[in-house]
Amino acid sequence: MTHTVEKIGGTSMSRLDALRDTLFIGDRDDDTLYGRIFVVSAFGGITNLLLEHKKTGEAGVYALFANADSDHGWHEALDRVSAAMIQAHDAVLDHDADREQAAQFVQERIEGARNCLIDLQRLCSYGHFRLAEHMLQIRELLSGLGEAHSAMTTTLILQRHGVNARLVDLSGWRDDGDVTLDERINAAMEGIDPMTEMPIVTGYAQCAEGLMREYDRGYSEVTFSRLAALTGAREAIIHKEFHLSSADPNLVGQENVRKLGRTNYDVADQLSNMGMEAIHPKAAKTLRQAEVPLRVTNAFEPGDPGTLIDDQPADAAAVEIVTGLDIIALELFEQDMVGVKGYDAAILDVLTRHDVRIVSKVSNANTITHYLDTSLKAMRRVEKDLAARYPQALITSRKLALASVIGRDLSGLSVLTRGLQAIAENSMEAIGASQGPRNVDTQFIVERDDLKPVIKALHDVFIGDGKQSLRRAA
Ligand SMILES: Nc1ncnc2c1ncn2[C@@H]1O[C@H](COP(=O)(O)OP(=O)(O)O)[C@@H](O)[C@H]1O
Ligand SMILES: N[C@@H](CC(=O)OP(=O)(O)O)C(=O)O
Repeated sequence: MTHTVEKIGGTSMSRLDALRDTLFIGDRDDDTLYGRIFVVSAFGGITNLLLEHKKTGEAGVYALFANADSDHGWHEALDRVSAAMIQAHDAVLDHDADREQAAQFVQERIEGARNCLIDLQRLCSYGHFRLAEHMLQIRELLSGLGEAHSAMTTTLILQRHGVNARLVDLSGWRDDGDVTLDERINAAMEGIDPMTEMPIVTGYAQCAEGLMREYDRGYSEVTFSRLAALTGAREAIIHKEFHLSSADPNLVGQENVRKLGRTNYDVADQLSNMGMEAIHPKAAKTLRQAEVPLRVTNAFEPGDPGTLIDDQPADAAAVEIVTGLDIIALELFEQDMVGVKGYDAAILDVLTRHDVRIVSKVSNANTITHYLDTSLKAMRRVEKDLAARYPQALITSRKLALASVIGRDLSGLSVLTRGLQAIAENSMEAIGASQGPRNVDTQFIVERDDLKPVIKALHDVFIGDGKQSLRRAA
């Protein structure tokens, strides 16, 4: 029986004191306490402050530094990170000595990072050095602060409560290593026996390939999956604030959602496309290839087996999840398009250049519409480029939302028909709707204000309390 590798997301990390009594220690004895390697994310909100807000795009230290000419907005942003870190660890640590040690750690890392950024700015005031060439390293340096802090705090709290916890800092702080992700992980884990000590590993890992460059936000799951694959874990477990459920419990109510017992990587991919990130798609791939089973559980209910994710098809057709996100519909209409090739490729090229994520798309004789996960600001740049390329075209973008009904197998369930009906019965309108022949998701385009009520209405009709609605319509 070997060990498991277990990841804790930011939302749950902010309740570390509760986790201590459930997930970490609870009523475990020495036999069940160990054999688990934990990979931790930064406390909720910290990475947003360090880089930029994941959902709203609001600038954090990184974004402010990137735009800084002479203005020093990033200094205050760094102060805000420091205050938020201290607040986060004060809320979960229960011994003054630990609080003091954690505060010292924050002070040292934040001021270290600040000095590094100041030096870099000074250096780049000389013509030979370009700040732009170092932005990626800066992004990496900053994001690593969040996980180093949360891992350090976790180690303190566990040691204080008698656990033989050991901090494994992969953030590369003040080290000169030019190592790959695998080398970094292997070197750090050498000599550690997870059966007699509890490794607390930072979700951020500094490496030559650049974790942020390759995977961007949600990177802690990449570290987690590599660690599980490299150490030959028996199982990889992601702990969440809630059970992976039929809809966001915060939206439709905890009492109304149903827990997913099992699903597959296909569904997980659809979820991450919808911004839900049940698991980072690259992490899923690593685990799938290494044949490490993946489980998603509720961090606060350690006795519950949660959701098993594998490669298997469903036993029977069923709706599993209803979710949604805000999107921008970018429409390019040109009468000359009929019968002419190349429009699609040109639009894709512009979207790729501006790093805009496509959620879905639809087209007809003379119109191509992309549903995009992006900001209006990025949209303006895209529109400008497209207008230059197609001066005759009518290009419009519109803020909308996309609700999606997802399951391993939706065949025979008439999701499209029943979904449209449910939306209409609740006095709302679907501006668009689509479903592919593969039958794993059905999408409904709606007004942004309608997204939440639409998700509720869809959840009601497909999950609701009528258990038979889950089954194939007879
Ligand atoms: N289908 C779903 N099942 C469970 N949680 C969901 C679902 N959809 C959205 N969420 C939301 O995801 C939030 C964050 O979940 P979690 O994975 O624990 O956070 P993190 O991204 O910090 O790891 C929860 O607070 C919950 O509101
Ligand atoms: N905190 C980092 C890394 C991460 O993966 O976090 P979470 O597990 O909370 O999504 C981020 O937001 O990108």
